Amino acid sequence: MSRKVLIIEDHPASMKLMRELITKAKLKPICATNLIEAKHIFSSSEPEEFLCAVVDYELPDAPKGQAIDFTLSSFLPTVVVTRYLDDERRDAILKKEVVDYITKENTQVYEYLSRLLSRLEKNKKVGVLVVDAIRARRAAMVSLLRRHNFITFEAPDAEQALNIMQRFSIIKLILVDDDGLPKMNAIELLSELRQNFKKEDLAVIGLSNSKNSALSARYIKSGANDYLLKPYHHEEFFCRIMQNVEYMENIELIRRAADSDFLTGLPNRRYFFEKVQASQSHKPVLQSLAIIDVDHFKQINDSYGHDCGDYTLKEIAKLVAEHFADYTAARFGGEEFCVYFCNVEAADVHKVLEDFRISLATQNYQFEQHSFNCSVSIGLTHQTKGDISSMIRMADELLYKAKNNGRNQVVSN
Ligand SMILES: Nc1nc2c(ncn2[C@@H]2O[C@H](COP(=O)(O)OP(=O)(O)OP(=O)(O)O)[C@@H](O)[C@H]2O)c(=O)[nH]1
Repeated sequence: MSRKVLIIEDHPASMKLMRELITKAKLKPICATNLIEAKHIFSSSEPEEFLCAVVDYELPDAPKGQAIDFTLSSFLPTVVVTRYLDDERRDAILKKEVVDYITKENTQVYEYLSRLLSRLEKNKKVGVLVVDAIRARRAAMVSLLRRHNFITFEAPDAEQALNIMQRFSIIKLILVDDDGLPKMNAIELLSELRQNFKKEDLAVIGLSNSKNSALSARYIKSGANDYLLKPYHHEEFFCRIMQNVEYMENIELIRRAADSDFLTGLPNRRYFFEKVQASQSHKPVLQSLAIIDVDHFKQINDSYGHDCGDYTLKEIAKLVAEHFADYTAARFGGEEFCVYFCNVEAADVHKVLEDFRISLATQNYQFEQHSFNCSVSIGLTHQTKGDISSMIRMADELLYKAKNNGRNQVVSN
């Protein structure tokens, strides 16, 4: 079920724009044109259904931001929309614990709102660790982070920070203030962290005093992703955080695209080689490798069309992902898949492959008006010392035998 966003806005054009934007973000807009209506809607709903509220600062029955007080007191993360903004209003808004504000200036600003809403949903899965010797400073940062739905962790020193990092893989961002850190300073902490976490997997933002500008450069040279000068304005705080978290997410997207097969979404050959070589570096005692090839696949293409061939490959890929979730499996290209088993007894490998072969052969495939069956042949090799290329060569020879023996079978050495 999609999460709801409560919009309180009396201006029809702005309401229409926000409603469209929220729907596009796969969230459900719940609209009220004044505070009384909003209170009525909220009292007859389950509060946890709402992701947040987007509230106009100035409403007919709430001219001075009273609707914001209502949504905040209802524990709804609140984004404020305002027609104009002078310093006084900006301060008034930011004094309240709102997520952010946007001004109704242009459509770009609404795009920012869209980005913000999707972040609020995604942030619930992002852990942020605040490392600062002073409890009050930690609390101030944690409070800001929680407004944006981040999962927060705190450490008063580097030692505890490293300890927390070992236990919680959900942490993707660290904010570290060097000022007063006992024993190990922030630069030393950074160099420890970078031994285990790359910049693309863990962003570190160093906080420094504007009087100590050299520290900012030292942070970056020592492996920090960014720095923030104190005293920071909380808008800048959020912009930096958003930018760094989005940077890591984009890298992750690129990585995933580079590692996976476009048609089926399974890992690709390149990723397979990388994974197997990493496993082999631990000198496994037992290794098995299977090449799986669809039988008479050309006939499926020729009889029912290329789209049907693609559909069949995707269905087979689903079975591959399901049956070999505990091993390293990939689409090698065309109608060929490959699975590597590390330290698995030969009899167990055989059983897993036979189960897969049988379940694939007994499944009925339906595409448009066509209904058909298909099968696979499998070449399986067990080796103690073989490198990946020699294992593939051997599995290929065994696959050839399986094809010649009549297909729909596993042949191993
Ligand atoms: N639809 C579709 N077809 C593909 C794709 N990749 C390769 N093919 C087709 O897969 C077919 C493979 O045919 P062959 O190598 O002759 O093998 P086969 O028909 O499966 O026969 P055997 O392996 O001997 O059982 C070719 O027709 C390729 O065009 C793909 O991504 N999508």
